Amino acid sequence: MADGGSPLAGRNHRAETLPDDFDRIKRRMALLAMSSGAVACLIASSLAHRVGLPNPVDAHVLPILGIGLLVLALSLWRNPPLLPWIERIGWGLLTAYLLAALGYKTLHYPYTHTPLGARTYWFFFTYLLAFLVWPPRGALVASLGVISTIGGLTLWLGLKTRGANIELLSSLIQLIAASIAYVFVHYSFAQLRPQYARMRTLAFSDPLTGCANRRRAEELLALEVARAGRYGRPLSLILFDLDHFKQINDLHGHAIGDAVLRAVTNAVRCDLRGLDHLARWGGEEFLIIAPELSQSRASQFGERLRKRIASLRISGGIQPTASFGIASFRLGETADMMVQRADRAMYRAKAQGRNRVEMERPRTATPEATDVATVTTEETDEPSTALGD
Ligand SMILES: Nc1nc2c(ncn2[C@@H]2O[C@H](COP(=O)(O)OP(=O)(O)OP(=O)(O)O)[C@@H](O)[C@H]2O)c(=O)[nH]1
Repeated sequence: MADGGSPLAGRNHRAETLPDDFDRIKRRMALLAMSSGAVACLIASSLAHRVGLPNPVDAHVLPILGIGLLVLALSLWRNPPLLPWIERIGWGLLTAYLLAALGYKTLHYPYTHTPLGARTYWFFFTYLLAFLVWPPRGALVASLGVISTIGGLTLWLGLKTRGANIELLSSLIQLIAASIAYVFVHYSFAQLRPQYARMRTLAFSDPLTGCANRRRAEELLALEVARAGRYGRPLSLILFDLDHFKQINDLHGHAIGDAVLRAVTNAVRCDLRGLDHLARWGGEEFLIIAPELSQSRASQFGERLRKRIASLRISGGIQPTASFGIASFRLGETADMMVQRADRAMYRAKAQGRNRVEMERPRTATPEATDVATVTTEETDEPSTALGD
């Protein structure tokens, strides 16, 4: 059921379910990261105890960090909706530990040049995490908060030693410069990403109906045909064209014609499966790419859609109908060949009175038979008299 927002989706509620999927993945990742982080912290702190503690921060803060991450992982496991708070608290704990370790080194050994150490690499991890945890602006503020704290330490060191410990000062300044560069590049990408997604949606969707446009449909079709051919899976195309649509425009105006197109696509979406792709193939012509749908099921499906459209009542007494052509994949054929067969079936439906479903004749048909065969369609929904026939 293709959604209005995403031209790529089959479900009309997929736009709402996508964030849920994303949150589920995020939750799993957070659980994995926090529990493994907790184990790593506890192992590191016990190793530090064994080898003689080089840094009291590791002795006291690292176990707290480990236990904190463990508690957060358990809380997240028990209460998944707490994810946004838990990941922010986790970020805060990790950042506090890194700043404490850096602060200890700077404040306690202002005149000694000890390398900043491998722990500083983890600052870049916290900047990255910030962009996963907060929206871009929040992540920028959080990251700049960390950088400012390092800047404060550097300033304090410079003033206290009057610039005597140039090696340590220069290491800290390098860390600040690299952090700023990293955070701003990330921020720029985070800002660009939604624009890119929007451009992609615009490039691949039909602005009137929100369905995939023809360009996208051709891409999807090529992929699905390749997949069906490679794995020998069923694939059906359902092509439908609104009947006497010109008359709707002529009688009721173009704006109402647009409303009919929207109403029809919304109605059709309700019946689609998550796998299906609905695309606007031409003016009032639509294509459904239905993977894993056999010929017989496609004919039932087409019939259901036909009835669905015929049951619509749109303002001004408009009762649209559509003619359907169905083609199912045959091994070795191309996407174009399939579309042509669906197209011929659809024109046959038009020729045979409209508001009906036609599909290709099975392959076993005699050569003199036409390539499409009528599927019995009960004319349960009368074509609109307003439109004539
Ligand atoms: N309102 C509106 N009309 C459109 C749009 N795109 C195409 N059309 C109109 O759709 C009509 C299609 O007319 P025809 O090709 O003659 O087909 P028809 O009247 O539906 O007749 P049959 O297909 O033979 O049943 C034309 O008048 C187009 O202007 C659109 O986006 N909005």
